Amino acid sequence: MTTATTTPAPNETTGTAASARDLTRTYGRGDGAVHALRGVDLDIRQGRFTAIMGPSGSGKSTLMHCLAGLDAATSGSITVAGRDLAGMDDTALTLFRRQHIGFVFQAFNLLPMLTAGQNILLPLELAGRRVDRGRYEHVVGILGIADRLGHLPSELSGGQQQRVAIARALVTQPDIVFADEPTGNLDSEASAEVLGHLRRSVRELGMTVVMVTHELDAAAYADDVVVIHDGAISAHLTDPGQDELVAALRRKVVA
Ligand SMILES: Nc1ncnc2c1ncn2[C@@H]1O[C@H](COP(=O)(O)OP(=O)(O)OP(=O)(O)O)[C@@H](O)[C@H]1O
Repeated sequence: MTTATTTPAPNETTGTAASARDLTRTYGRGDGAVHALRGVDLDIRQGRFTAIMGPSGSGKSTLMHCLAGLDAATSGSITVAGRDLAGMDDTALTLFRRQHIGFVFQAFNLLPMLTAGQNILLPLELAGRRVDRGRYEHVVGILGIADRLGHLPSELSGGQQQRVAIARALVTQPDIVFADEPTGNLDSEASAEVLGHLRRSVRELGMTVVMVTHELDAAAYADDVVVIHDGAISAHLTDPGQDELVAALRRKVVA
């Protein structure tokens, strides 16, 4: 939104980090079938912070899960980091996610017996990848958690735990980070902090972040906002003002 993004991203490119073409996802069959996605065409731009918004049940999570290779499309195609997900079996998808995608969840999902620093490094260890100390220190600096790394999650506030979870998602240098209601468990002050740090990671690390959110305040941090109604995209806005966004959320798809 205009107030939140007056400076263009230095890393801004016209590349596409992820795209969907005529994407459908139907749950169940026959009379009971639920058409969660009905022919979605979408390009997620590289080096941008994109929010996905829409009413409850509109298909936000389904869209994100399909783009992230966590749920299979019923038809249509999905390309992430230049690779077609449809051609991959479960093993290939798991490896692809580990190498190319970062995840941030509403519930943080940190391991309670590991320190913040150990939680951040865990994905690299699991993948048998070398730790790039420069990257690690840069990421924890941007997330503002350099002095919290020796603490257990239980010794951190909710906002700090989510910042650790974001650092864990960023340290592997993924092509795209998916954040599912990342501020859903946080009060407004902690939410603002977390969103500010997410935006910094886009600006200063060149990350591509896609966030599902219900909150207008959260979408205000995004560069692009995708609005979904009844399983179809009704608007894809660049830097929308609050009024434009509210109008788009009220409006349904004009078929
Ligand atoms: N596993 C499933 N089986 C059957 N129906 C499902 C399943 N998952 C989602 N749905 C249905 O698909 C539609 C889209 O759901 P989805 O969770 O993507 O919406 P959403 O916009 O993320 O909702 P919310 O904001 O409430 O989380 C809904 O009608 C939902 O009930």
